[in-house]
Order: sequence, then structure tokens, then C-alpha cells
Amino acid sequence: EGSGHPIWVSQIPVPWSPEMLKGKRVIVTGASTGIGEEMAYHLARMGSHILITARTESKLQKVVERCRELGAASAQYISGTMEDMAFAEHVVKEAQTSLGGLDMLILNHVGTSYFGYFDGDVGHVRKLLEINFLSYVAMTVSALPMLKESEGSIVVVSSMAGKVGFPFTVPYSATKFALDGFFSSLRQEFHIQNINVSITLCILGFIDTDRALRAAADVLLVPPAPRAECALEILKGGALRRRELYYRYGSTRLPLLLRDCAAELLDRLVRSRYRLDRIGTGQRRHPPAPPDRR
Ligand SMILES: NC(=O)C1=CN([C@@H]2O[C@H](COP(=O)(O)OP(=O)(O)OC[C@H]3O[C@@H](n4cnc5c(N)ncnc54)[C@H](OP(=O)(O)O)[C@@H]3O)[C@@H](O)[C@H]2O)C=CC1
Ligand SMILES: C[C@H](CCC(=O)O)[C@H]1CC[C@H]2[C@@H]3C(=O)C[C@@H]4C[C@H](O)CC[C@]4(C)[C@H]3CC[C@]12C
Repeated sequence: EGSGHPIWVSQIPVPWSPEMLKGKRVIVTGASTGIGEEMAYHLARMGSHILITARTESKLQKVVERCRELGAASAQYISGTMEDMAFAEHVVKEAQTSLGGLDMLILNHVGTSYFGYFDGDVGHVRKLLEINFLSYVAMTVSALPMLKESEGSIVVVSSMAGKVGFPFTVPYSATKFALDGFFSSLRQEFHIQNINVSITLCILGFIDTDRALRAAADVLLVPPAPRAECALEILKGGALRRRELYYRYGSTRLPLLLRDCAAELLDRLVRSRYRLDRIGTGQRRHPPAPPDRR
């Protein structure tokens, strides 16, 4: 499932082309920064209609302006929090109202968490499940009629930490594992019911977004991969209707091959990626934590 490989549709290989996303109506969540922001810029260069969302209006405004400069067919934003399921549904309805439908739903946002030993805060796990998981479910349910109509795609941005137990991201990992369970199961039902909506689960390693670097750069022994390239690979994976996308393939897919035959070896390999002496008991928030983390 590496990038640039052709896929086969009815025995005909389909290679990637940016034209695939030209004129398509796409929602990108969590697009005020990081990988989501980069996906918005790629989509703009490809000539898509883009609807982006996150909480910070001032950043969304700037991203939308840049998307227009880069050639987006149209670009707009809605600001709000994915803690609120009504907001999640509202974003999807906006696609119906202003774009007349939807071709691709890219679920990418993640709420603030911490990088450190699990602190036992059950309320935080619940809140993160709402933001990172339930809002993805709510948006999918709302978008499904439009996606069935367009025979479109759902792209779910997940992590190695949603496939394997990584330390120091316990609440976050729980939300990412939940995404795999929900969307892999839903994909099966789509097949059984002949629903032609693709679901691409994206398994990412360490990426050089501000958030990730701030949280973990000094603790991890692996170099981060570039976010713009990562964003493009996610879009390719979605456009090619891949089942799963691994970025970067060598450091994400290959370790997972050990999971079923040598789980303890994989666990040890994972732990060896961390400078454990730098963790301590203090907690590092991914972005600077807002005062209301609980
Ligand atoms: N970077 C990495 O190393 C890795 C990242 N990933 C995944 O990639 C995706 C993007 O990560 P990355 O780009 O690093 O993250 P960023 O922190 O850069 O972006 C997160 C986005 O989510 C938005 N967001 C945060 N909280 C909320 C909320 N309550 N409601 C709505 N939007 C919210 C943020 O904007 P705002 O604050 O304005 O709301 C921002 O736009 C995530 O799904 C992450 O799990 C996976 C593996 C590794
Ligand atoms: C180091 C891991 C990859 C191993 C490898 O490439 O060999 C990373 C896999 C998952 C990453 C974490 C993640 O998904 C959640 C966080 C995302 C945040 O934005 C901050 C950093 C993360 C803790 C991130 C850290 C690297 C990984 C564990």
C-alpha cells in the first residue's frame, strides 16, 4: 500500500493523479494547523471545493485565504468545537447547503491531551473519546446520505498508537483504537450492502507538526516525517479508495507485521524508541494546555 502504486478497479490499474480531486467537495476537520492545514493547501492546488473546520477562527481565516490564492475552486470555514456533537453535524449540513453535496470527508482533528504516564483521569478519557471518536461517528452518520449519492470517500486519520500499544499516550491511543474498530466494522457492512463509499484508515508514525514536536521530540529516538508529504499521501490514499494507508510505510507497516507473531518483541522495539529517562512524572501537553483540561 505504498504511495504511487497503482490500484486495481475492475482489473484496470488506476494510478494516482491530482485531477482525481479537482472539483471535488471536501471537508477537512482540524485544518487550522498541522497535517490538516497541509491537506487544505494540497486540495487547493488541485482545485477542490474545501470546507475546513477547527476551533480557532483567526487561523482558519488565514488558511482559507491561502487556499483561495493557491487555486481552490472554493474555500470556506466554520469554527467550533468537536466536543459538541451538534456542531459536528452542523459542519456536515453546511456542505449540503453551500456545496450541494460532499465527495470526501476527512476526519483529522484531535483534542488536547498529554504525553506522559496515565494519570487516572477518567473524565479526560471520556472527553477525548467525544472529540477524537464520537464526533467522527456523528459526522459520518450525517454525511452518509451525501456520500452514498456521490459514491464518495471517508478518510480517517489515525496513528501507529491506534494499532499497537505505545506508552505515554493512553487516553489518545484508546480513541484511535476505537476508530479502527468502528470504521473497519462499518467498512464490512458497506461491502455486504453494496454501499460504494470507501473508508481509508490512515496509520501515521511521528510527523513534524508543531504539536507533535513540542510534545515528544526530545523524548523520541525516531526522526519525524514531513507533514506536507504526509498530507499528500493521505489524500492519495483517500482518492485511490485504499483500505488503509501507512505513512511512512517502512516504519509503520513493517513493525505491525510483528504484532501477531512476536508481540513481545514488538513491545520491546516500541519501548526502545523512547528516552525513558526524559519522561519523568510531569505531563507534557501536546499543545499548551487550556486551563479547562479536566
Ligand atoms: N503529528 C504526529 O506525530 C501524528 C499525528 N497523527 C494524527 O494526525 C492528525 C493531525 O495531527 P496534527 O496535525 O499533528 O495535530 P495538530 O495539533 O496540528 O492539529 C489538530 C487540529 O485539531 C483541531 N482541534 C483541536 N481540538 C479541537 C476541538 N476540540 N474541536 C475541533 N477541532 C479541534 C486543532 O485546531 P484548534 O486548536 O484551532 O481547534 C487543529 O486544527 C490527528 O488525527 C493525529 O492523531 C497521528 C500520528 C502521529
Ligand atoms: C514514535 C512513534 C512512531 C514510531 C516509528 O516511527 O518508528 C509515533 C507513532 C505515534 C506517534 C504519537 C501519536 O500518534 C500521538 C501523538 C501525536 C501528537 O501530536 C504528539 C505526539 C504523539 C505522542 C506521537 C508521538 C510519536 C508516535 C508515538
